[in-house]
Amino acid sequence: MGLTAESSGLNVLKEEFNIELDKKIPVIALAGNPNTGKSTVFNGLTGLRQHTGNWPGKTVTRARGFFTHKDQEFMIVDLPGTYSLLASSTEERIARDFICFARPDTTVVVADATNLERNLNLVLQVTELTSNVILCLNLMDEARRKNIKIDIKELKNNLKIPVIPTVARDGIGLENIKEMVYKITNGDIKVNPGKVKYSPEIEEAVDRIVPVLKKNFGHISDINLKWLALRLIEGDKTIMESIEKYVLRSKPEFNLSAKREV
Ligand SMILES: Nc1nc2c(ncn2[C@@H]2O[C@H](COP(=O)(O)OP(=O)(O)OP(=O)(O)O)[C@@H](O)[C@H]2O)c(=O)[nH]1
Ligand SMILES: [Mg+2]
Repeated sequence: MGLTAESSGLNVLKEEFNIELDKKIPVIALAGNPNTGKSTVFNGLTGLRQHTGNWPGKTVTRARGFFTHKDQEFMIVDLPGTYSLLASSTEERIARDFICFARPDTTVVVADATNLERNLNLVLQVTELTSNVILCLNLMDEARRKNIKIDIKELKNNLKIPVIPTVARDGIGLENIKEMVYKITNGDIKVNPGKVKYSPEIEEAVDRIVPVLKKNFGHISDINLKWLALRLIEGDKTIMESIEKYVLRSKPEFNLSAKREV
């Protein structure tokens, strides 16, 4: 029998991220640029005390905690802050691999409302990789103080994902995050984010690569093939290493060294 999405996701959680799942409960990832309040959101949701402070790069490991909403328990993972998912640093690779291979049920991207343009870069990269994404627009108090006005409705319409304004330090908006996570994981709300459109040359190359990837990977993993094709066009070698590590390694017929011995 092929490796199911669920079993490979759980293996990754257990082996690589040292996260034990006793029972099947939804997994929520917290991603975002450094210093946007991810750990503050994490602490507010779980009641834990992940280290927070006013400098970037505080969260270097993957802290995990739990929260319950309407009798449903969720596991939440606080990822290190990253500006992108292009895997050019350890933090970026951890965040990318977690979203790509552990396949959280929903990813909450925490963004700094006072620096929206820079933060949206990561939001678009996450929505390119996975559909169940919520944008948590944090530091709304700071935005207000700086007289920055954000048209939340317009932002929602453009990104086609739920956008929730928060002041995590004061716990404002966190109930709305819980409710949205609950609705998405239960299937009450379906998220279908807008997709980035590339130049015709790139889209054409993607169209040629995707069928080849489908033939080779389609039956063993539900990794997003358009996203994978884009990484290959970019010449990103780390994604193939990660595929070997998380997906192929657990499939004996893909064990290249075993094949050579035959
Ligand atoms: N004014 C204001 N400050 C906030 C808010 N949320 C968090 N902070 C503060 O912002 C700083 C950074 O918060 P963290 O939760 O540590 O940020 P982080 O995203 O986990 O940071 P890294 O782990 O380094 O990526 C802390 O001093 C928080 O108290 C908010 O909504 N408003
Ligand atoms: Mg943190």
